[in-house]
Amino acid sequence: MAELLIEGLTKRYGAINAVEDVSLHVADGEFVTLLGPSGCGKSTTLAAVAGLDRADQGRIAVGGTVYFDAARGIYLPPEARGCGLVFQSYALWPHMTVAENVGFPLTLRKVARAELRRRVEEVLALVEMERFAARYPHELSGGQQQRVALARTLVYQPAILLLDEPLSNLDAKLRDRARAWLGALRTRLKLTTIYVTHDQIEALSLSDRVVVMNGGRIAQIGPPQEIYEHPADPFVADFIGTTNFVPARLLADVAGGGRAQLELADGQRLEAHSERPARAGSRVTLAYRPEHMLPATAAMPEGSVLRTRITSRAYVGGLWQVGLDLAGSPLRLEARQPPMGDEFSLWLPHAGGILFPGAADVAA
Ligand SMILES: Nc1ncnc2c1ncn2[C@@H]1O[C@H](COP(=O)(O)OP(=O)(O)OP(=O)(O)O)[C@@H](O)[C@H]1O
Repeated sequence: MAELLIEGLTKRYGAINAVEDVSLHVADGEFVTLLGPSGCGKSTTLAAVAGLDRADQGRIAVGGTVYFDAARGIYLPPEARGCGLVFQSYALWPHMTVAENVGFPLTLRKVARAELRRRVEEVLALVEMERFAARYPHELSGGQQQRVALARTLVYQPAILLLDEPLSNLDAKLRDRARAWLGALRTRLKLTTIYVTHDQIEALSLSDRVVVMNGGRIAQIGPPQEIYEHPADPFVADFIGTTNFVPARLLADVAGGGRAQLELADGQRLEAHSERPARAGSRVTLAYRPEHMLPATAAMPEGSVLRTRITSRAYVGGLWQVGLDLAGSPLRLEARQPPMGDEFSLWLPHAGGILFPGAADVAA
């Protein structure tokens, strides 16, 4: 069992709270991604687990072994933790073949030659690189080098796998392929994994659960679909996927789980589902995904029809990306047909919007 427990992890650099009271339980065999904008504390959290950096407060344990406990003064050095670390730079030895690179951690651990050869072959087969065993790193593509780096980590059977933006050095096409390959490998490996990225497609497609971080804290933890469909706050809604925000005012009290009656800045009215109770007169922010916003036609199901002004239109291959102004808020939607004229009649489903209390502090 290699479950990972992080409790109350805090790391400060002078006045900066790089990580602030982060608690996370990763189950044995679970693949969890830390996702968030640059500087939100992802790498600092990972470094604290690997032992590359000593946190100020908190506790970290893997499979019952305490790696770090600030209160009890416990701090295991990285080599005693046995974490498998892979970074974005593969750092393969240029003068060693693929097989020698992969076998190197076992040489350091004084594993007997026959056993070493067997394990190198096994792990190269796992990452589908057995045909390249005799090649040197400069004879491989970036994606292949990253597979070798992963094999070099897997060969010593780490208790947990820590991957810090492993695909970010690859170009877009290669990255797509590497992501699919990594997805297939993770289902075979079933190794407890923490994956750090700021690429939301990687996070959503690879993970059992996603941890969204903001300013050193955890903003939300959940399975990919939950994070996308039920973001906890405007920050998560804005960071994951594309979200259109519209400020509004409540016209009447609404109970949790009820239908809210709302008014926009220009006096237009609409309805939306509200998870939480809210009072008449309070300010709220509505969040809509582009897939929930459609041109209004006579046959639309339950929803609100609103007047908007077209501000831009661009053909993006198969679709038109349309910029709209709704009561002073910029919106973006995708349409199959190019919209005509200056006005656009927009349909917003009652159940499609997410209602957050207060005014959202998100960039337009
Ligand atoms: N050695 C250091 N000295 C001072 N500040 C640091 C140090 N390492 C990290 N920080 C700061 O701590 C915060 C968190 O950094 P961290 O590297 O964990 O972010 P990140 O989410 O991994 O970012 P990125 O996606 O850019 O790698 C940032 O504000 C960063 O500037």
